[in-house]
Amino acid sequence: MTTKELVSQIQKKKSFLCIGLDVDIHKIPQHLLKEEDPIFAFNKAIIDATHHLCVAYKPNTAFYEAYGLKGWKSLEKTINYINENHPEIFTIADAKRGDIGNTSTMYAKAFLEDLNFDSVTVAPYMGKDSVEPFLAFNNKHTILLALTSNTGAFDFQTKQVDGKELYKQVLETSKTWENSENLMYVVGATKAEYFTEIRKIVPDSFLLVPGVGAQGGNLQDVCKYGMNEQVGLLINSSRGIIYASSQEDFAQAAAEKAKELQEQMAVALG
Ligand SMILES: O=C(O)c1cc(=O)[nH]c(=O)n1[C@@H]1O[C@H](COP(=O)(O)O)[C@@H](O)[C@H]1O
Repeated sequence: MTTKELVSQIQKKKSFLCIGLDVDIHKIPQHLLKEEDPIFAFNKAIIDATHHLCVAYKPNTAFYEAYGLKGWKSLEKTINYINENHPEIFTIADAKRGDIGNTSTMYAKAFLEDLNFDSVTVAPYMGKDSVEPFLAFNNKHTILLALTSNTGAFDFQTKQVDGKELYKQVLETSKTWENSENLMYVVGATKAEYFTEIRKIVPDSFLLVPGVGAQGGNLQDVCKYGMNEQVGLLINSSRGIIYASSQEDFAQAAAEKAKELQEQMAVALG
């Protein structure tokens, strides 16, 4: 999906909500455990109930890899279900990859070609040659970790390197890489006070913003300091939406939570 198509979906749905499909088998409603593929059954119900309220889904691959081959199969069924039934939805493989060039090429192929996600999250730590293989894919997006939502972000990302915070170096340097127009960046909702500085460096880029809901980030602050002329934000919530209820009404309850966020986004869009 192109960025232009994503922006048009945001305008149409009055939403820049990304729903995180971080499915923990211990947290899903008990009645689903009798299904052949409980994780897919859960995702399908959530997608059916929420697709009109969001513009993106983000399965975090850890929650699928943890169940081995079966988990990988659930991930594949989930992305295929979205691509076949809702091709207008932007998909993010939250895999946080990045390695030496030839290995990154294989990671990129796995997520952007084989599974056919629109984007994949990538760690910048190994530098240019570890990220460029992802950027080489046309009409696909590489979402680079810039300033993450966790407290560990202060261990390295905000430290001064050559007189500038490391996350700023990541933003500035990555802009010089080949096919950098395919970059988006992760900035945690818990770091709202950094958005103004970040927008000075990447005024036009899309930011994937996790950390509202369960991690306590504030949606209004993110919108106030992070939004640009093309909206430029995808705000993710995972647990806050998908585990709204552990009963038979779980999909309906998830839709209600998603609607609450979507309505706040509609206000922010004006
Ligand atoms: O790349 C991410 O999506 C990500 C980056 C970050 O800085 N913080 C962060 O929480 N995430 C992911 O976003 C999701 C947040 O989930 P909830 O806290 O349940 O909404 C998880 O899948 C995290 O792995």
